[in-house]
Amino acid sequence: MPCKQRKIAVMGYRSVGKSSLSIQFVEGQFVDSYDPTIENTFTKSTRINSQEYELKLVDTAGQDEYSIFPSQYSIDVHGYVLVYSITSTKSFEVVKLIYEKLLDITGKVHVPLVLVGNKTDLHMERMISTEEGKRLAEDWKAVFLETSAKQNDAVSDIFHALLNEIEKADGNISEKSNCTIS
Ligand SMILES: Nc1nc2c(ncn2[C@@H]2O[C@H](COP(=O)(O)OP(=O)(O)OP(=O)(O)O)[C@@H](O)[C@H]2O)c(=O)[nH]1
Repeated sequence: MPCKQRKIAVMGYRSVGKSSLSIQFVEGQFVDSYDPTIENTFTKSTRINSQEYELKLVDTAGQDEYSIFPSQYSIDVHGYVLVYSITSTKSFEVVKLIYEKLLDITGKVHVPLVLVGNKTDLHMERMISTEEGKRLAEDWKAVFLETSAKQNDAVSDIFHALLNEIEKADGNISEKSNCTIS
């Protein structure tokens, strides 16, 4: 099967771990220092079942409640990773606003996306429960995952689940099929 090229944007409030998740997935390492991103693009090949993908990951600058959704992320992006930190109520509020702006700008009612609650290793500082995250994702009919970029927990699942959502949106997988993620 020919390789499919897919572009994914990773979005969320500042410092939630967008770069850390991208770097962990692409390079398999965690960097503890904090360096705010303007924009970074990573490329990674990955295979799901027998399909080869070339992923272009766009690690975007942190958004806040006042940000205007950057219009360049509304075109030729196949799917979105919307990230909040489980330690930050603010980041959970901001992710909801980003979602609304995303639907607004794309004019779609459903876009392939994965909602990610990152930093699960900081359980003592948890502000957003797993239930709250799950409920929000259900409202959006999106996939929900909690991750730790630091401990490399469920990081690759994000991108594999999103590729699956993109296939579904393209009509290549029926809603009920249980596509195994490897
Ligand atoms: N404990 C813990 N710290 C994390 C995790 N992910 C990221 N961090 C830390 O959180 C800080 C911000 O991480 P970044 O990956 O730069 O966050 P970002 O969302 O890309 O930030 P902006 O570029 O400002 O939007 C850094 O100090 C990271 O080391 C995680 O899973 N656990």
